[in-house]
Amino acid sequence: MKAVHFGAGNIGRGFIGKVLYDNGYDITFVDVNAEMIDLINKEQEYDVIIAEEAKSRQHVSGVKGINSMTDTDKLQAAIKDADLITTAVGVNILPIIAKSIAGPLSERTSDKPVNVVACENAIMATDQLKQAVVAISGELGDHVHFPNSAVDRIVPIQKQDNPLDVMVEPFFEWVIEEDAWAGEKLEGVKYVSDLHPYIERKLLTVNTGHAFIAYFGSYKGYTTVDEAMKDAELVEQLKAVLAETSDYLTTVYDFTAEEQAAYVEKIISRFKNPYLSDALNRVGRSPLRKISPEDRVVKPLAYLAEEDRKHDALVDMAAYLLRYSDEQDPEAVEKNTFIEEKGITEFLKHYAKVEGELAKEIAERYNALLFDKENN
Ligand SMILES: NC(=O)c1ccc[n+]([C@@H]2O[C@H](COP(=O)([O-])OP(=O)(O)OC[C@H]3O[C@@H](n4cnc5c(N)ncnc54)[C@H](O)[C@@H]3O)[C@@H](O)[C@H]2O)c1
Ligand SMILES: O=P(O)(O)OC[C@@H](O)[C@@H](O)[C@H](O)[C@H](O)CO
Repeated sequence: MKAVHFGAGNIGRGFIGKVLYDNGYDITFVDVNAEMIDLINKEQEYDVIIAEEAKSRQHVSGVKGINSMTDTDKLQAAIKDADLITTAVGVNILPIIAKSIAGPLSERTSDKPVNVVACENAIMATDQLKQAVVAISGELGDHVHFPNSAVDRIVPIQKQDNPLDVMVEPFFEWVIEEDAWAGEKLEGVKYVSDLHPYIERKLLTVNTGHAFIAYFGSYKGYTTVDEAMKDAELVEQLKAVLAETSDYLTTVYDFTAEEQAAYVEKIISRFKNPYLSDALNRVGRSPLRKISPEDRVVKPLAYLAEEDRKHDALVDMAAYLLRYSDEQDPEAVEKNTFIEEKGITEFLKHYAKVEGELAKEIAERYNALLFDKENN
């Protein structure tokens, strides 16, 4: 079985590549990073290091690489021949991936089914990829399958001696839509009939929690998650944020309050992993994506505000996000330039699709933070 995986980055090598290797797939990583692809083709193997006391190593071998900027013929041939195509590139890059795969996918014949799975932090990311592909190729036959998925494993920015090796947390969860999947299922993956509760629970607990740590932690002057998690006030407020997303999740889906409380507790313990040093500027990256209406802040916040339920911790979180700066992150720079030129109300309307009373609440908190900072 042949897999083509777009994005030879942290989650690509540290999670998706490992699961596919364990399932006996021949793996070809596709990336725009020439250095990474050259190294993959040279070494053809790497280690996944588990972030726990023993730092055990799991070997992945027989991997190949394709540079999507220069090896376009090779890439087309690989897409025509693959049994499985996965991505972990960032949800905003999916329209670019669609351009590479639409042509060869439309040339595939009905006797050769293929699964195409986006492994990104967004609700129903594969649907977004499918839409972009179909817009180019027209409808594809029933042999091209597009299951949505949810992926969970914390993989920080790497500082290994061998740049192919990747340190990951011990925990992992990959959930895939069962009905859309064709053929033999992957071991180590959970298949479910309805993905919505799983992807929303993951995004609105793990990723909302992470983003809160990034934005409030940066505001307090921390630089890594483990450092920020030693601050009792931050952990207290993190729990308040997750109590609000838990209210959303247990109202909209069938999770019981006890189940969700156990899930939150597990995630807080993952954030405290002392063997994993995760930078706040990774966890807080792309604040424009993170403040968008269907993402980890505004989706639960808009619902709770609309239903007149407690939402002040998420309002605080939005204000910390708006105060966040990172000169190396183009989205953080764009955010701050827009706010400076047009103000908070216009920013929230344009990027978060938030207006009216809720926008007023967020702006008030933002202005109070600004006042605190300027007077201390
Ligand atoms: N790191 C994590 O903890 C984690 C966990 C779950 C999900 N995710 C999600 O996985 C995705 C990737 O995250 P990551 O942390 O691995 O990021 P990363 O930056 O480590 O990896 C992304 C890779 O995609 C490559 N890329 C960019 N544009 C490309 C293109 N047009 N074609 C091919 N490759 C391209 C980059 O060069 C990079 O190697 C994101 O959607 C993220 O939200 C990350
Ligand atoms: O990848 P992002 O930018 O959507 O979010 C940053 C982190 O929260 C994220 O990468 C987590 O580490 C991951 O989602 C854990 O499964």
